[in-house]
Amino acid sequence: MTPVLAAKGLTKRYGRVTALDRCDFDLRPGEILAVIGDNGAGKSTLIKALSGAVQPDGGEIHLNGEKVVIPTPLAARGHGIETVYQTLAMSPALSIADNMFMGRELRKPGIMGKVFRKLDHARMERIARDKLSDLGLATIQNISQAVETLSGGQRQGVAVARAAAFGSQVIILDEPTAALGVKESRKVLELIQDVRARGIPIILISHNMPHVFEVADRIHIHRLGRRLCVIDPKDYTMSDAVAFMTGAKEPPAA
Ligand SMILES: Nc1ncnc2c1ncn2[C@@H]1O[C@H](COP(=O)(O)OP(=O)(O)OP(=O)(O)O)[C@@H](O)[C@H]1O
Repeated sequence: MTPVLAAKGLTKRYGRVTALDRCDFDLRPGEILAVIGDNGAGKSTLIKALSGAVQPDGGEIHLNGEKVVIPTPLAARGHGIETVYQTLAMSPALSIADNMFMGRELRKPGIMGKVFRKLDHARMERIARDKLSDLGLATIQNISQAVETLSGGQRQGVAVARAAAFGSQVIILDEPTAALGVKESRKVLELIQDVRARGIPIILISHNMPHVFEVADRIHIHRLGRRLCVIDPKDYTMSDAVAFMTGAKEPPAA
């Protein structure tokens, strides 16, 4: 099975610190792959390299079996790789619809000779509403309300829906439940599984072991800048995973 997204020997140094050390990685079609590891293990650097936010010093990235270079986050988006960082990258004062279309705004047809075409708010609102209800987020009724009026979980929902809405091939989620309460986390976990059910594979960075074990199909354990092993959550306990992560227990063969 050709991985949707893979890395071979990915290396990234920050001065004397080797944040990624010949790291291998693979994401299979339709799966939720969790990436776990101790603080400073290099998880963020891995997703930044996969999403064009940092340039690796060595190694290769492959998308559907083809070698790709991802020089910028915009290039990553062009390849269908969408990343939802903890900060969510939303403009709180703008509406849900405007946030969903940020960077891919729709404009009205130009009148002859007019260079600047007006934004087509009505069309963006209609499509945004459809996309949200498609993902079971119809409870967010008022698409023109400002994002700052939403709860943390709803904001996360809009950010995930935005990532899933426009033909993405891979979604990377950085700690999507870290700032949420129990109920809101549950909704976001359901949403993540809905996105998987649509065939979009997900990379989930999380420190929350119960959440990881609940939704992940496989778990990539990261240690000292590289992939230590990949485990099936059905075969191991959370304590096993933590013990592998911290070096307290010998990991299974890679
Ligand atoms: N911009 C940077 N400049 C210098 N060093 C960096 C930079 N970003 C990360 N590092 C270092 O690279 C290493 C890996 O960091 P990274 O943030 O990727 O780890 P992480 O596993 O995501 O950690 P955490 O779980 O704490 O977020 C750490 O030693 C960190 O201090």
